[in-house]
Amino acid sequence: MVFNQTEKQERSYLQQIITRLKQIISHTDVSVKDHVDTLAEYKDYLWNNKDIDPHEIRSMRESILNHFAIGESVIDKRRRLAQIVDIPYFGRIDFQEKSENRPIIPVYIGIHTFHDTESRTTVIYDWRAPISSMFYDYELGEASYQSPSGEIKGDISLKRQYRIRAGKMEFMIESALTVHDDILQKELSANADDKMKNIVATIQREQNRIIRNEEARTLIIQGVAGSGKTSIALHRIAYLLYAFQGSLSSNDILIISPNKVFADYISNVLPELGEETVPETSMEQILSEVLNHKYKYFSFFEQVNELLTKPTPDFIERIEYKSSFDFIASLDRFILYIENHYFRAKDVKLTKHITVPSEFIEEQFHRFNRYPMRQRFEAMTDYILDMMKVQYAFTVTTVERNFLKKEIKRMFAGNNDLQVYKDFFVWMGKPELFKMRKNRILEYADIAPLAYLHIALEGGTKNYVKHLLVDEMQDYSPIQYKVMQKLFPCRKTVLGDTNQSVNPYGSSTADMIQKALIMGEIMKLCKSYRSTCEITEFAQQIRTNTELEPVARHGKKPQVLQFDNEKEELSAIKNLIVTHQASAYKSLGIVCKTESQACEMAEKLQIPDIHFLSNQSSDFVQGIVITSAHMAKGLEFDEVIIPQVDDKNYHSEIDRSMLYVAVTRAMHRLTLTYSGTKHTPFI
Ligand SMILES: Nc1ncnc2c1ncn2[C@@H]1O[C@H](COP(=O)(O)OP(=O)(O)OP(=O)(O)O)[C@@H](O)[C@H]1O
Repeated sequence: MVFNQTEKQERSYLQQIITRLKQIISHTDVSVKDHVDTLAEYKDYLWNNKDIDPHEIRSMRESILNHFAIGESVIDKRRRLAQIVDIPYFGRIDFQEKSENRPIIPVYIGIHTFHDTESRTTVIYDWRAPISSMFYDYELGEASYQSPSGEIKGDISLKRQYRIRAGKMEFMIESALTVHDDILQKELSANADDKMKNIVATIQREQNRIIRNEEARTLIIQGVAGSGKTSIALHRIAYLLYAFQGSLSSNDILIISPNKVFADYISNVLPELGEETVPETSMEQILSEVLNHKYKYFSFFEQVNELLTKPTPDFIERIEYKSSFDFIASLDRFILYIENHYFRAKDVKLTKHITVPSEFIEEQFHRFNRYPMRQRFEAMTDYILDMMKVQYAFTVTTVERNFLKKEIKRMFAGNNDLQVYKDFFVWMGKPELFKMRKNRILEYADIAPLAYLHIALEGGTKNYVKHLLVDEMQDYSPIQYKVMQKLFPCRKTVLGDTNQSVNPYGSSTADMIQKALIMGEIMKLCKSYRSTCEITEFAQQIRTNTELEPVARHGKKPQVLQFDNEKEELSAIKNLIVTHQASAYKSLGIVCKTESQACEMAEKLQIPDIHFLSNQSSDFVQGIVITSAHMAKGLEFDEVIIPQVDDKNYHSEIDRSMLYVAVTRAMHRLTLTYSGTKHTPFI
């Protein structure tokens, strides 16, 4: 007999589970209060009895810590239960193991495990549990999963999906499929009214393979626009935190994200999955820290902006060269050259009678070659003085020791990063490839190689990071990956889409990243979930990707509207905004090519509810947003308007990238406008 066979039975079972969950939550409330009261009593006791003996204090201290730890775990349990009370589960499989006399067990799957200690049953399985993997991987019939004791084979006899909201079952679907299309369609047709959401209920098989990949030390995910890369990467983090509990915690992970708005946009996913948020940083922050915040430099955003507005051939050449593997090879050769030529030893007269000979000092520089060059001086000084002690029974004073160390440091000609970096271009015979801007501002393309040199000279590995997640991988150059590899020699998940590069002269493909990191398994995501077929088809005109497969979801065809002049275009955009406001859509992105165009447009539109997102913004905002394509990258909107798509505004390859990014932000509706006679040749 099937457990909870009918929908009626399922509905009543759901209420039963919710009642039980609420009961346990109220028990935990009592338990938390008990712990808090006990801790307060201890505090009072300690406060009122100043003369208690040390033994008693020690034992009380242990009890306090114990109560505190138990209290924390009860709070944590309460938090998890409170999180699942609204949506206890979303799926179910009935599984029977192949071995003899095994019963069919109904496996209800939700965001967290719920083990009822009273009935000693696991009522709900965490979506990350090994057994739950079958929900995503198999249809009805034979199935298997990996348990800690090996592969478990069996048979799935029933598969159900539920849509439960606020404790009420909206509907349930019984299906043979992995994830039923109707449920996926419903999720995808929903409006984007908030930050990124979790997708546990509808993870697709190919996405599940990426989430649960535990083998790859470096996983490189190349996925088309809207294929769920960012979502999947965050679910992967939640999965790894579950699978490696005890050895991996949220604080061991670091996300490199393109900007603060994006970081804010994705910040809800991990908490929704019951995990704590993970530290986040940017490439610029990392490089700046390596260089001790010593230099002023143009940001990546400024580099892209210059390429969009006033690119010069030599600027492009500098960026292109610094993004090549040839450049990395030269830099490595130069580091070897520094090793062999930058340390020029001299005799050091330590006292009236004792001089340390230059040959001896030189020898020590090479003896300690396992250390980065600038870290050797301390070890060399100690070694030299130890040897003198052994040979001449001579002990030095601190002053003499410091003097020797200072002298050794002075013998090294590579103590100034920037000077060494400039020397490099002279050494290569290409001094023209280094250009400092007005007020000693460095170009963005110079920051990563400068940091690479700094690490070679001074070290700086950050071993506290155990997993690094890099989003928008295409926008980082090979030398930036080299720096990442040196700083974070840990496991990595790297994801992006070559077609969405805003850095065409310094971008990286999955193969280049694999080469720069010297390893990496590449996995592809080809199905696009974000946009309707019509929008995806339109985007394909701008950049064709033969591997792309749209999810069958239909909507209105994108519109390209022509106007006689700017004024008419502006008034049409205003009308489109009014139409949007009257529609059921929740978000609208007006995406311009550059930030200054977006800023100008926001001023001209003069509509009170529009939020202008600049590269300095830090919060994701809902509603109507006006921004540049660069800032819109990674975000999505129900509706997108792209103004000024005339042939002058969008004509170069970098313009094409910007247009592609802008178009692929739209989920349901897309309109492009221009004034003048010709629209861009890209559409
Ligand atoms: N299995 C899924 N079920 C439901 N929604 C999904 C699924 N996979 C992806 N999506 C949705 O598709 C949209 C795009 O996801 P996401 O932003 O992670 O894609 P991306 O590949 O990082 O996009 P891009 O590179 O274009 O910024 C999101 O709304 C996400 O919720």
